[in-house]
Amino acid sequence: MRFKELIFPLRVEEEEIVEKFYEEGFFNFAIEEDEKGKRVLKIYLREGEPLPDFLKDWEIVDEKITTPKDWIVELEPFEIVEGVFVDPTEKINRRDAIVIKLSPGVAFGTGLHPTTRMSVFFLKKYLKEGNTVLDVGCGTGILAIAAKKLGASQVVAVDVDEQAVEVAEENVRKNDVDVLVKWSDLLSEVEGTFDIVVSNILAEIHVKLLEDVNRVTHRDSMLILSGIVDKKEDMVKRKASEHGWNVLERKQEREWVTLVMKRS
Ligand SMILES: C[S@@+](CC[C@H](N)C(=O)[O-])C[C@H]1O[C@@H](n2cnc3c(N)ncnc32)[C@H](O)[C@@H]1O
Repeated sequence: MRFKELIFPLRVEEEEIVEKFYEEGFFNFAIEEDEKGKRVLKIYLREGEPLPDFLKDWEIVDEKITTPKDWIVELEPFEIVEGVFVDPTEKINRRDAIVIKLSPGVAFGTGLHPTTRMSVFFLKKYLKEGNTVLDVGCGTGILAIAAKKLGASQVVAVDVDEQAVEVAEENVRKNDVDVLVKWSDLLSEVEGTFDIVVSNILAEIHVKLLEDVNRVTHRDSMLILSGIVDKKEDMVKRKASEHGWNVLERKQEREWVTLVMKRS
């Protein structure tokens, strides 16, 4: 999938940008340093997709057609964590491993990003046969499909992006697994309680998720929160602790942190 990449100088605080994108329901963006060490905002638009309103007056420093690097799906299957393979070719057939067939789609979640890999790592480590799992911000559905193949009894996957919901549904069909995929803004459409809630979004969004997560969990549930930039880890931990959650384990790759939490 090709996107139009637009680059803007970063004029406001990163938190403010994330908040604005969140309000507009726009998630295909990155904040990076350019070659001179200046912070820039990169956004990715699908064909025909309009520019988010608040960026209309911003100066564009560069524009090109691209495939964002974290979304490129390898043509070869790869082992995301030990014993779990992601197979975009749909050709591998192994009885000794878990294989997730994954179509290249427009949604985030190819398995190449460290935040996805760490989420699968913790699902593999903590998921027990028969657990119920909720995947919030499912993207391609990779975590939900992994959870089901790791032995979950019931899996619900939600995303606020309609196209992600479609891609996840297609991947669920390809893998022939029983996963319910639905549109939901965080937990707005979620009912019931789950043994594990896994979510790979952003620190700011986890803070919102934590406001409501006790409604869909029980005293022994586990939370796996990924996509947290290290400098925002404390913000997430503080909010989690206000709602009774303590960190059981953490893992970090580059600046990305994943937290596993249980209630005290
Ligand atoms: C970083 S991707 C994660 C995809 C996949 N779960 C993975 O781990 O690779 C984050 C996903 O969260 C979704 N998202 C962002 N805000 C959301 C919200 N408020 N409610 C539900 N999904 C949301 C985005 O649309 C995107 O698909």
